[in-house]
Amino acid sequence: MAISTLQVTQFRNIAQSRMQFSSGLNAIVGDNGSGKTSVLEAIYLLGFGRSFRSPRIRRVIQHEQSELVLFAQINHDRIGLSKQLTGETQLRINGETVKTQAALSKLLPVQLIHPEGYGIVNGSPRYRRAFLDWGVFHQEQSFQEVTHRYKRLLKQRNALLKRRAKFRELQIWDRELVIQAEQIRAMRQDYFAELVPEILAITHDFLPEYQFQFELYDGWNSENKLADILEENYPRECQMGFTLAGPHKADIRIKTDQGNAAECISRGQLKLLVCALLLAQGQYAYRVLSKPTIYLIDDFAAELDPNKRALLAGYLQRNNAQVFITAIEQKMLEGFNLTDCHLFHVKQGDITQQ
Ligand SMILES: Nc1ncnc2c1ncn2[C@@H]1O[C@H](COP(=O)(O)OP(=O)(O)OP(=O)(O)O)[C@@H](O)[C@H]1O
Repeated sequence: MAISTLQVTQFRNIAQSRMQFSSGLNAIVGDNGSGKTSVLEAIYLLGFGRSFRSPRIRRVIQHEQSELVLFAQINHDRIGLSKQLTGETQLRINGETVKTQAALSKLLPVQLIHPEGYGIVNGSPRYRRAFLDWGVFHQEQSFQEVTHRYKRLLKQRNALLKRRAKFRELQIWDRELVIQAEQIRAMRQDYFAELVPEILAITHDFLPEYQFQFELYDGWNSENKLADILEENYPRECQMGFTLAGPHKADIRIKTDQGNAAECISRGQLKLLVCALLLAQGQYAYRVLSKPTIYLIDDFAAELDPNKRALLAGYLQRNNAQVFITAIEQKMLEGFNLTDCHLFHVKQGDITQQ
């Protein structure tokens, strides 16, 4: 998977731009505030249906405009997305309207390396679930549907808890909820077991000073049946108005020989650990599914010494991955193999290819 062209209209400070990308490395260079990150954000929006910088689309649509439009050519598919100030979204694949973002996401396996994404290590469990589910989503055809069903049932259950419904009423939904929960657990466990050796191999190269451990918590104590836990938790859940156990509470626990990773590693090490996690997913997707990943890296050089930069650059340029990096100066690209690199200069939202 590689994006060959991207057309951006009324996106942040980019009024209109058409870029032709390399299937390998793409470097986006420019001063602060010129619009480099906006290029990454546009690709991310196509891949995830949302921005990584703002939950409010009106911040992303160019000032005084009412919509943004993006088109990308990915191998043989042309995908399009438009978002209006009114909140309306339109998605297209090869001219046909599609209803769900998942259809676009399948075509665009995007991974973002940006301080906003460091939550995978030091943020709430929600970030780690999103990380895990990215991989399961690309691996398991049915995962999207099962999680969708689970979320719907959970919403219904929480609504019942809020109005303090009798446990008998909940039980009708719980049977189905437990079936979906078990399926999610099995898919996550299978994927995680395959992924951990890949992560350990990369952390061994990036951060040899630590012994890492990665443990998956399913969202409930696996020694007990979820149905029993739901019954046991009922009085407390009724008071709180939401469900306390289930796949929506899953987490990955990241430990080093010195304790919880988030509490003992430095800022540069944090970046390397996040990179190791995302690279492992990309490596796995390529090895098992033959799906190359698209990496978006904001301010590649920040926080890394030259050796680590070269190491990271080497990993990024493996497995047929397409890489987009931003940098303030071209000299910050040191460490990358620049053969076939497409270089873009950004100045106040104007993008020119060198
Ligand atoms: N909705 C919008 N409409 C027009 N311009 C916007 C909008 N939102 C942000 N901007 C401007 O667009 C630019 C976007 O900058 P962006 O964050 O992409 O820059 P950057 O080159 O990555 O900067 P840095 O190197 O500082 O991270 C900023 O100058 C910002 O003021």
